[in-house]
Amino acid sequence: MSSSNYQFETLKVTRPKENVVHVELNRPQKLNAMNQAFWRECRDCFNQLSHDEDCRVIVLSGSGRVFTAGLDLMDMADISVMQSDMDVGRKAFHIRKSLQDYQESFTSIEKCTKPVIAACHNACIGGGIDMISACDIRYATNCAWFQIKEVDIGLAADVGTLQRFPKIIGNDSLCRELCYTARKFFSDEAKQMGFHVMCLVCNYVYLIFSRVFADKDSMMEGALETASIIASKSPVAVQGSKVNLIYSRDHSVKEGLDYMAAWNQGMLQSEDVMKAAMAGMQKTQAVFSKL
Ligand SMILES: CCC/C=C/C=C/C(=O)SCCNC(=O)CCNC(=O)[C@H](O)C(C)(C)COP(=O)(O)OP(=O)(O)OC[C@H]1O[C@@H](n2cnc3c(N)ncnc32)[C@H](O)[C@@H]1OP(=O)(O)O
Repeated sequence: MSSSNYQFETLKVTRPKENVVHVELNRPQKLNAMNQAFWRECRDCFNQLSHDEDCRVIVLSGSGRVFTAGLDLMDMADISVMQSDMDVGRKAFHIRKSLQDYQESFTSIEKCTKPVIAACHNACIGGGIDMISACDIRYATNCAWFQIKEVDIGLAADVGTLQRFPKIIGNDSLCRELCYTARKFFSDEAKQMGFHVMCLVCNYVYLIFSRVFADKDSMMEGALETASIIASKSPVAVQGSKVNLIYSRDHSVKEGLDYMAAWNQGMLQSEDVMKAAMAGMQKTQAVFSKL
């Protein structure tokens, strides 16, 4: 399947390396704000990628000045429903359905069996945090800042931040502080606060981002390098790891182990196991067939 199958208004899809797909948020003039077309296209794009046998890993970045300014405040379709004189119960059901559709846009990233590497530069605001929380790996530039901004526009974040972000940062107090205050959090906060607190602040950053880079070019290079490494591994093993990591995040250790055993009773029979083991012994690179 070629990238010509991926024609979107708000996303640019390219294939920079073998089995690696680059999805770029592509409304640079509007700082990649998330409009109605974006919510629909994000879901469609990741659903397609999940079934694309020439895609083993995805890099997600933003074009232009920032990663994303979050929800497009000029394109909120539900406002008209909220302001209508429709019965309150009917309005509520309508809004519920629409929220579930918004949620599905980012859940499609989590459901996509291919690992997704988010590469954030400059600003990542509101919906941007919901989005990167659904990704597998997060990289940032050292001038990046992020903001769980929903309380500032009068709502509790409703498309994944409150569910996924706490499990990512594993620091309940910090998570609540960031959600309740909407305070900006900077990758380079350490520099502003003084060298002596560098380790403490860097530790915060590394709770969320596994790598921080000097600038966007080096971050994209790093993200594509990681993507290439992932793409060279057995897709049966990588995608099985993603499915089981997500299952285990949401279940007890016992349930996770049971699921893993049931999963691998099938997957251990894959030809990839023997191919990978032989290549390891012979110090060669295994080549895996499409999945
Ligand atoms: C209900 C569904 C679930 C999702 C919920 C999600 C919620 C959220 O995301 S809450 C957060 C919403 N976002 C914001 O509040 C950020 C608003 N933007 C800004 O504060 C500034 O733009 C920013 C600090 C990011 C950058 O400032 P700067 O001075 O550098 O640029 P601007 O001149 O402000 O912006 C350039 C053009 O982009 C347009 N734009 C920016 N952000 C948005 C946005 N969120 N929605 C729509 N449009 C946005 C801005 O209007 C400028 O356009 P133009 O005037 O045509 O040049």
